Amino acid sequence: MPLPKAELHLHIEGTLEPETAFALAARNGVRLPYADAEQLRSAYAFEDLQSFLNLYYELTAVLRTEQDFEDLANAYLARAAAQGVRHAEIFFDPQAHLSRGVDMGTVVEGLWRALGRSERNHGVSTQLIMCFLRDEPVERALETLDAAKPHLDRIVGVGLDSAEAGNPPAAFREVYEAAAALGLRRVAHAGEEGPPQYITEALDVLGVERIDHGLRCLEDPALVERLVRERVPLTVCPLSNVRLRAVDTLADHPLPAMLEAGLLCTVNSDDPAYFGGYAGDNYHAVRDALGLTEEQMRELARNSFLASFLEHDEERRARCLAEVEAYRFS
Ligand SMILES: Nc1ncnc2[nH]cnc12
Ligand SMILES: [Zn+2]
Repeated sequence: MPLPKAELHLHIEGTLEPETAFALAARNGVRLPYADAEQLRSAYAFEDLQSFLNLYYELTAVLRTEQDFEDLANAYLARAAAQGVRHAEIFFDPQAHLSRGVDMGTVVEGLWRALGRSERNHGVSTQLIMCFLRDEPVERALETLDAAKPHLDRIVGVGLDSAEAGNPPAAFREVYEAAAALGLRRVAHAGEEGPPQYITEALDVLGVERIDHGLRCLEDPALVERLVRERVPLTVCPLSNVRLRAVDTLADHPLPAMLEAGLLCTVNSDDPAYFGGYAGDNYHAVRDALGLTEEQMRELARNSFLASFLEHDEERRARCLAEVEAYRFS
């Protein structure tokens, strides 16, 4: 039985496996510039975040109908459940779809057809977080928030993703203020490729409650001290960091140092179809490569539920935390 965990950093578009991409392309009459799934998979050798994002956005072309989004989410939830995920907070990138003529309702309601039944069908509770693309102007983000207004009963929060370097969080102050006024939770990618200053800006200007990635905080000891003191969760994605070359190898990953510093780290898969593994695979990989102790593994799982937005269901959080404490490693 796998260690129970919450997944807090997962882009649903990043769960599109090559075989599914081809199946959806055939269903929707979309031509992909790859001969087959195998050739597509061989394109998954990335130099950096941008080289990954180019392929990630290209493949969204196969997602067109509510059924496509439902099928994508169901496939993820089945895999996540099999790897011990009890709760998933799922990112989606509406701007990647709106710009192709796929409307907000198709995306959100399609995803909801899977998410709304997930606890019953997969034993996984879910929440949806809408991300703004930071390499597009804030006006697009404001339009996106507007388009989401009829669907806010499905959406728990907002995030900020896409190409980080040169796109600081402060540019999105207005849309984060508007999101907060609507009662939405706030997170942002920061310190993946961008400098520690972006983490500080995300906290101080956008008012985020969690930092996605946050790896580069280690370059600024005063920032580390603040993150520890304020118990700011970091959603770390180890296999992603290797594939996007934030670290050379998994054995070089700073996760042990981050835990030792007292940071509230969690382990997540980011874009598992592209980076070689789902949540449980990431847990196994860090345990093997970094020699984490059972107590450190338990701490990561505990942190995932503590850092989750389960405030509406404290009973579930308590049950999951109890399962973590009772877990026997084999
Ligand atoms: N790791 C990541 N960083 C930034 N934007 C993303 N979009 C999907 N995955 C991402
Ligand atoms: Zn991400």
